[in-house]
Amino acid sequence: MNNAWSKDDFMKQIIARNPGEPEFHQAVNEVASCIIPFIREHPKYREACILERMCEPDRTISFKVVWEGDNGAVNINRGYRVQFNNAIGPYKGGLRFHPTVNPGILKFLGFEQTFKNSLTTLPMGAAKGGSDFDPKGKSEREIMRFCQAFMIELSHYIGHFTDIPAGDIGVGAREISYMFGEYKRISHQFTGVLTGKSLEYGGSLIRKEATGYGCVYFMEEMLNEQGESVRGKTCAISGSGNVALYCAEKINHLGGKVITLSDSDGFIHDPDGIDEDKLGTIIELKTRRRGRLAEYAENSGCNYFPESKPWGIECDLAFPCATENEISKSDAALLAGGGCLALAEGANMPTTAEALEVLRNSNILIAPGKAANAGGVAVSGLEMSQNSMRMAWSTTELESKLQSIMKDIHRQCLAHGRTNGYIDYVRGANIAGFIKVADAMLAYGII
Ligand SMILES: NC(=O)C1=CN([C@@H]2O[C@H](COP(=O)(O)OP(=O)(O)OC[C@H]3O[C@@H](n4cnc5c(N)ncnc54)[C@H](O)[C@@H]3O)[C@@H](O)[C@H]2O)C=CC1
Ligand SMILES: O=C(O)CCC(=O)C(=O)O
Repeated sequence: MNNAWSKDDFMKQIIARNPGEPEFHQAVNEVASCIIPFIREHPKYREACILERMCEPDRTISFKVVWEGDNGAVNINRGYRVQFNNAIGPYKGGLRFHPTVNPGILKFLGFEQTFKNSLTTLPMGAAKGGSDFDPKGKSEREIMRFCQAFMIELSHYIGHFTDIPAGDIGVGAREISYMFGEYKRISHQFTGVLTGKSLEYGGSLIRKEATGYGCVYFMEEMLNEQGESVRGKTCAISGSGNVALYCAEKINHLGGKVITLSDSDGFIHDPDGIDEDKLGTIIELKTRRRGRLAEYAENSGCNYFPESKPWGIECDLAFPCATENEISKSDAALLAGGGCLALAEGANMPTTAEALEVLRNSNILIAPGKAANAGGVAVSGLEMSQNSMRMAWSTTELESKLQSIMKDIHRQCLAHGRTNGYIDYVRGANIAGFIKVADAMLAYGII
C-alpha cells in the first residue's frame, strides 16, 4: 500500500480506470477532496481501501430495448442499471430517460446516490439507471410501449429486497405506472418494486412534492443557522420539472418570491413573483399538456429569454433544479455579483467545480445536491415502509417526517462542515454520508 496518498494520485487511477467519463471524474474528485484528508486522520478506512471500493460500482448492467413506433418502425434503445453500493440497504435510485444517458452519467449519479441515501438515515443502498430514449415528441402509446419493453429487460435485475428504482429526468408517475404494470404482469406479484407510484396502487402522499419541498426545507435550515429565513427572499429557480415546480410551491408557502423558471429552450422572468395562481397554470401546462414555457410567456405576457439561463437575474437565493453542470464559472460570478446569499442544489451536480470555487470564495452558502435534494429518495424510503406495512400515512405525518429528515441531514452536515467563519456543507455532506457506508463495509470484511 502506498502511504504517500495524494488526491492527485487517487484521481489519476480513477481516470485511468474510467476513461471518457468526465461527470463521474468530477463527482469523485469533489468527494475525494473532502474524504482523503478525513481518511488520513482515520487510517482504518485507508487500510481497507474503502474509498477505492466505493468508487467502483457493484455491477453495471446494459441491455437492448426494442419497441415499435406508431408508424410501425422498429426502434432500438439502450437500457442500463448501475447497482452502485448495497452496504446499508437494497439498491435504490432513479431511472432517467434522456438522449444524454450513458454509463458515465449513470455512474456519477449512482455514486452521488450512495452518499445521499446514507444521509437520509434510512436503510437504502444506491443505484441509478435509465435509457438514451428521448420522450420528447413521442405519443402516449409510444411512451407506454417503450416503458413496457424497458421493464421486460430490467425486471430480471430488480426486486423489493434487491433494487427499487424510481423516477428522475423524463420519468414521472406516468412512466412509473407503465413500468409497474408491466412488472406486475411479468412477475405475477404485487410488490413495492418501484417508488413514485400513483396513490391508487401503493404510492405515497408527498413523494411528488418531496424533492422540491425538501430542498426548500434545507435552505430554510441553512438560513436559520445565520439568523435568516426564506420569507421575503427573491428566489431564482432553473427547470420546470418535478423538482423545480414543487420547490417553487414551497418557497411560496414560506413567504419567498419566485422570479424565474426555465426549460431547455429558455427561461421566464416575472419580477412580481410566480405566485400560487401563476404556478398552478404552469404546473397544468407542464404536467398535463406537456407544453413549453415560451407558450406560458406568450399567454401571460411575462418576460421570456430564449436559449438563456436565469443566473444573470439578481436574486437572494438560487435553486438550480434542471440538470448537471448548468451553473458555469461565469454563471457563478453573475450570482455573486447579483448579491446571492445561498444556493441549494435541487438537481444532481448542477454546479461545475470551477463555479463551486467562485461561490465559496464569495462566501455564498452551498447546499450540495446529495443533501439538499435527498427529500425525494427519503420519501421513496417512506413509500417502501408503507408498502411493507400495507398502510398509508397522512400528508401531515409524511410532511413532518420529511421535515425532520431534512433537519437531520442539515445537522449531520454541520457536524462535519464547520470551518473558520464559513459552513462548508459540501464537505459536511461528503464526510457524514461516507462514514455510515464505510463503517458498514468495514464490518463486512473484505468482500
Ligand atoms: N425527481 C426526483 O425525485 C429527483 C430528481 N433529482 C434531480 O433533479 C433534476 C431534475 O429532475 P426532475 O425534475 O425529476 O426531472 P424532470 O424531467 O421532471 O424535469 C427536468 C427539467 O429540467 C429541464 N432540463 C433538462 N435538461 C435541460 C438542459 N440541458 N437545459 C435546461 N433545462 C433542462 C427540463 O426542461 C425540465 O424542466 C435532475 O438533476 C435530477 O437528477 C434529484 C433528486 C430527486
Ligand atoms: O426516489 C428515488 O429512489 C431516487 C431519487 C433519485 O433518483 C435521486 O435522488 O437522484
